Amino acid sequence: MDVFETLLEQNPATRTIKVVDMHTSGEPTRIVVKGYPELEGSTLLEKRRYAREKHDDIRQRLMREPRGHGEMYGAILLRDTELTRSGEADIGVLFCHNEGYSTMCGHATIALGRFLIDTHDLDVFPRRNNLKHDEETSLTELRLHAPCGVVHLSVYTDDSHSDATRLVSFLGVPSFVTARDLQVDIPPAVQWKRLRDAQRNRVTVDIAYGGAFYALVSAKELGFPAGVRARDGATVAEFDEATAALKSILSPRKGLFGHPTEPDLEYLYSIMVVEETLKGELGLCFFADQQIDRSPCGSCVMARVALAVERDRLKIGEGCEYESVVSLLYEGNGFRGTAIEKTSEGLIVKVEGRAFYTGSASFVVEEHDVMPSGFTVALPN
Ligand SMILES: O=C(O)[C@H]1NCC[C@@H]1O
Repeated sequence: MDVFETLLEQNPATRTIKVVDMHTSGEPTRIVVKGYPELEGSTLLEKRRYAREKHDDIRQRLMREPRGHGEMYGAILLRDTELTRSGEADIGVLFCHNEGYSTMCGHATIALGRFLIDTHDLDVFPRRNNLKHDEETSLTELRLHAPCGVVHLSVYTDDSHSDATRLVSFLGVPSFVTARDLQVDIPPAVQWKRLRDAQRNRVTVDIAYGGAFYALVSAKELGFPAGVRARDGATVAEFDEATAALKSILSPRKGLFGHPTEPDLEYLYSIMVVEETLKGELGLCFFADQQIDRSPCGSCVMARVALAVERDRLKIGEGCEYESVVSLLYEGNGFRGTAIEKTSEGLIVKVEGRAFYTGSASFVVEEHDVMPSGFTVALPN
């Protein structure tokens, strides 16, 4: 028995939460595997509300220092949802981040694709053995019930384990555009330096949904003509200031974030600063409370492909390479987004990427710990 196990035995008040950590293009996913309490509610969205109201201390503990960090991302597995019960999904998930619980996450979905194939612990994934596997293609199909709906994954599987050398792909929920070339006036009180320097007070944005709502804006529009890659002396903090200001102006405009069926999905999740590259598109994604996505952001890839199809830049069957400022540094580490099919509810987009394991951990809070929910520190730049 190691020191940690002895400690747990001596201190029964300590609740252990077990996690498996992965990264997708550099963006972390902390998969909560054991120890999370059962959530009340008959639907996944009711459970999401219950998690927010009753167990947010656990999210904070796992996402924030000293057990996590300001850019941590989480996935809480739900074995029982209305769609696992009806047979439409194999397992459910809640996604979480520095501020709360998101409605969709592409990078975590890609990580879960591998993890859920690899786990053979039926307490973790009771329907693991019911998954459809095609011997000819070596693909295993997995239906993940996310807050935005069911996401269909395909994972290369070798001797019942995921194949780390192959891309994981998923088909997302229908994606659509709610505003194109929207002119947004920026009031003087929230104008940022680069916008003032450019003597502008208006920016043009597009709003699109890919399981969550994104505002897509070019760096140039924000007053950064060199873009997110070259930046030409502009700091990430300046992009942070500009995107936070833009989000504060757009968020109250509820009409831009209308979802056909689900009010819980109707909010602006992120501002994605985009730039075209020779091979495709680059993006710097600020989401939740100004967290920066290290990955190209899978749900935003869905939104961007929907926009590209509407603009006639992509046709059905065509795809594009999407990079983040991190993934760009590593060959073959970005995402590919492909327009698959138009439906009456929106465009079905396929997203492909790669995820890797980074470790596992057991987290506890001792009875006398003075900071059980962890903390965040805003350090000066
Ligand atoms: O890949 C994605 O969709 C996510 N990554 C972090 C922010 C988004 O939810």
